[in-house]
Amino acid sequence: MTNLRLGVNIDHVATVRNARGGDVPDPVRAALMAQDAGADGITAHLREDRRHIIDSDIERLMAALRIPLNFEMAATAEMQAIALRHKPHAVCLVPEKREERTTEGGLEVAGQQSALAAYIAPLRDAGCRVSLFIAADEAQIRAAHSIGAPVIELHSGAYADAWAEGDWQMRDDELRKITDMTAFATDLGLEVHVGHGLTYDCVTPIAALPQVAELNIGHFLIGESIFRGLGPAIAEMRRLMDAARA
Ligand SMILES: CC(=O)[C@@H](O)[C@H](O)COP(=O)(O)O
Ligand SMILES: NCC(=O)COP(=O)(O)O
Repeated sequence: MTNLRLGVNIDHVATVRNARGGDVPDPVRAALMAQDAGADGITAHLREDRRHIIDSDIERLMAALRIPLNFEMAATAEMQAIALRHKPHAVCLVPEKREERTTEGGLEVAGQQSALAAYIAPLRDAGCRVSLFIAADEAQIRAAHSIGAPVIELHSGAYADAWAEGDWQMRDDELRKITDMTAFATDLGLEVHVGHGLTYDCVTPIAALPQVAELNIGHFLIGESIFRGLGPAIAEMRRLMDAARA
């Protein structure tokens, strides 16, 4: 086992539940199974439109988990109040567009440093580890550092899409950006996480980056669990991550 942490995102268990209303499948049950299967943390994104995770899921996750919860949210007053009520281990600020299918880009930290510094101050005071979900871009990383965020999560969506589409030039370009910006951010003293769209096919080069502390992976693992079961799907991801670091 390496020191690279695996955060399992259980949002899309809630997507399936919400397709029919009611209580099943239960994302909290999935989170507990992920915990038993060796996840180092659970990630849940309470979107403003509550399309998957809902408020009571966060409440139940906080009560049930013994591993850390990484609470993803938009930088709004409503979400700040929810985070301050629950005080999860980590709060990751994510940009949201109501009409998007998934998180399309990174948070624009450059240009709104003072507003974001004021926004994260009470979260930090409450003991939450604040993380910013950003593009692998030097200006955004400098801005994240300047406002005192201890952690960034680099958006790997374009890298993962390039793999899926077989666009090797784009894959290599995106991997180069993540590699360079991971080193740059680490030199500034930031802890670096990577996430979005990661799969068995594309995880290895990211997991091999020695400074990356955590990967957050959801959609693929929840889909794969239909075929293998959630525990074995997570175990295979863990195996690939460990092999990349061996
Ligand atoms: C920030 C991030 O990458 C995840 O929270 C992801 O956004 C969850 O899935 P959806 O984008 O489908 O809500
Ligand atoms: N922050 C990224 C995340 O939690 C998982 O994203 P995905 O694997 O569901 O695309």
